[in-house]
Amino acid sequence: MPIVAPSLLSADFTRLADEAKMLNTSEADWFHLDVMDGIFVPNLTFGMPIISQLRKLSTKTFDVHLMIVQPERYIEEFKKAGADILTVHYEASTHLHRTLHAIRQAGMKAGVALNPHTPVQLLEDVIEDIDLVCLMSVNPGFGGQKFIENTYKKVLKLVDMRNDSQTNFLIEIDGGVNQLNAAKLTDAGADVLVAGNFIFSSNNPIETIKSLKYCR
Ligand SMILES: O=C(CO)[C@H](O)[C@H](O)COP(=O)(O)O
Repeated sequence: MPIVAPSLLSADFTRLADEAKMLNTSEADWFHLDVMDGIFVPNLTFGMPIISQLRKLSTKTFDVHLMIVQPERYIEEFKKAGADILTVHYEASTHLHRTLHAIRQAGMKAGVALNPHTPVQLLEDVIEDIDLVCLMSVNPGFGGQKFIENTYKKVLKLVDMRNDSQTNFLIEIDGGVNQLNAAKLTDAGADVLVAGNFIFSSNNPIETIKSLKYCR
């Protein structure tokens, strides 16, 4: 059964507290929180102040995905805001090894996100320093985009890398996840399904979350 992480990028920001309460009563495992800086990706979202306010409303795991340049600048701040998992982009991190160690040192799980064009093999030399690999299955920046089919192959390769290295990082899929691909992704080896638009634009988000949770 996958871990389900609704992405609040697609939530109604005028009713964030209600959306958080809804997720608390649902079978969602995590909150997925997308931080965008308008430089790494062509969009802006929110940062520490919103996350720390949400932190007061939920005890679920906060999975914070930084789509920002030089993410190492804010590690301590996101810890203080309430992040449990802090994911940085491979493409935005000049000193990835140092950044992953700093995230763990700060008391969080360390994640690395890969854009659709970035090969998973590039993680080989930091594989033991990673708690989660987030495979972007859309080009990051916006919710509601179409799932990129090549992601399945990347999941299979990552599963092989995980077996070969005898590590146990989680494989997360982010972008365009829905009822058409959830089971196939889980079968391929994905552990975490992030979904924004599919959940928040549905008539019954609680049931939609359940459909992902029990897709297998
Ligand atoms: O990181 C993201 C965008 O960069 C979002 O988390 C992702 O796109 C999920 O949204 P959706 O399920 O609507 O595709």
